[in-house]
Amino acid sequence: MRVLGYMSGTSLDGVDAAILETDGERIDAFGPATLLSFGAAERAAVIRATEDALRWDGIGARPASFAAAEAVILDTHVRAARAVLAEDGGAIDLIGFHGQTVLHRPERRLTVQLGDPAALASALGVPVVADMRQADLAAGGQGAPLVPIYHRALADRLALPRPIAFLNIGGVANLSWIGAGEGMAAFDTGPGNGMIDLLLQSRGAGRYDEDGRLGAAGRAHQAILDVYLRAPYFRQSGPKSLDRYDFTLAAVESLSLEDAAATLTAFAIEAIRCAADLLPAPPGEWIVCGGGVHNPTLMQLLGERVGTWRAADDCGLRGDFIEAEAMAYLAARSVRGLPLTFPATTGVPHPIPGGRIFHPQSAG
Ligand SMILES: Nc1ncnc2c1ncn2[C@@H]1O[C@H](COP(=O)(O)OP(=O)(O)OP(=O)(O)O)[C@@H](O)[C@H]1O
Ligand SMILES: CC(=O)N[C@H]1[C@@H]2OC[C@@H](O2)[C@@H](O)[C@@H]1O[C@H](C)C(=O)O
Repeated sequence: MRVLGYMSGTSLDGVDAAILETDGERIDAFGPATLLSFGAAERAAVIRATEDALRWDGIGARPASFAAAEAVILDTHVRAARAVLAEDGGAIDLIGFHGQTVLHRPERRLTVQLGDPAALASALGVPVVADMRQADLAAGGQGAPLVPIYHRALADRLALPRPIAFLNIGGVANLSWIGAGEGMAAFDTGPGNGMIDLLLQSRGAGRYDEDGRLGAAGRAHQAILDVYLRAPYFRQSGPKSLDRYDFTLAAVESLSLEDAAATLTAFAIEAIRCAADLLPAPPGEWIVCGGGVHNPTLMQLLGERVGTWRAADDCGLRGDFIEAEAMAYLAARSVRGLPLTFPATTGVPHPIPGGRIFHPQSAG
């Protein structure tokens, strides 16, 4: 099957779209991929829905801003599909649609991804698999992370020596540990770039710490790091998952911009170091993907504090599109009734399939 996968992550930067040829088990080929960045008004609508979701917290009527955000998500996903399909002119059989996470409360079996998969299916004339976290949560899993089974397929395709760890540093960072045989472990490690991004945005200093310049110019405050790292989350064994806003900037508010950026950069890495201590065995190598790999200050610290790492792009992968590819892979699994999540990845009692299919409706 030729499947288009989408991810619009917690960084709220836009929509990643990538095509994968797969049967949901093997990866046969990588098709074109593209990032469609949100325009300012689009981004504002999605941010508004995210802020409203935090206040709403799943209690009472859905905030009115969700509808506007869903319209933006539909429009940007349709445009991203057209852009990616124009690259090689090929058709697609299926779409894997994640939607925009605005709230994640696994302890209450609640996760909210905005989007209108039925409208997307009709707009593109292709069946869409969506709601990939719901069955897992309903069965008592964390509903995240979903990508580990795709990371395993990548490790198989590249014949990477086991155990190996895939580390995605997005707004939130998550890792998949792939052992020999069926062995897997996976969980969210802590904040990735999300808090650094929020710091800069809250101080009118841009959207993110470009090339890690502010983080490199500042000094990490150990006492503040200790406070952040005291949260029980970092010692709990997985499976476990986070909401992007589970940690706040309050502790770094009195610091200079540089010192705050350095402290939050160190926080992301120390959280990964805690995660490494929870793994069944040390991975031979860390394969790193997600936007954090473009931050040299963060990556230098990863090498110093955690271990040898390699950018996914240096292994022949597309580090910025692995999550979108994963959604394509999971959609293919979903239509075949194969499990998406596992006891070792989300804590679900047994491997379970997931996702809901939406077929295109003809207009009129
Ligand atoms: N050149 C760069 N310098 C520093 N940071 C960068 C650079 N390029 C990207 N980033 C970081 O990567 C982030 C985007 O990462 P990514 O697209 O992986 O996140 P996401 O997919 O939205 O998040 P999640 O995986 O949590 O859903 C940016 O917000 C920024 O913090
Ligand atoms: C609830 C939610 O959207 N979580 C995201 C987020 O972004 C990174 C990390 O936290 C991960 O757990 C997850 O995304 C990826 C795609 C996943 O489920 O594997």
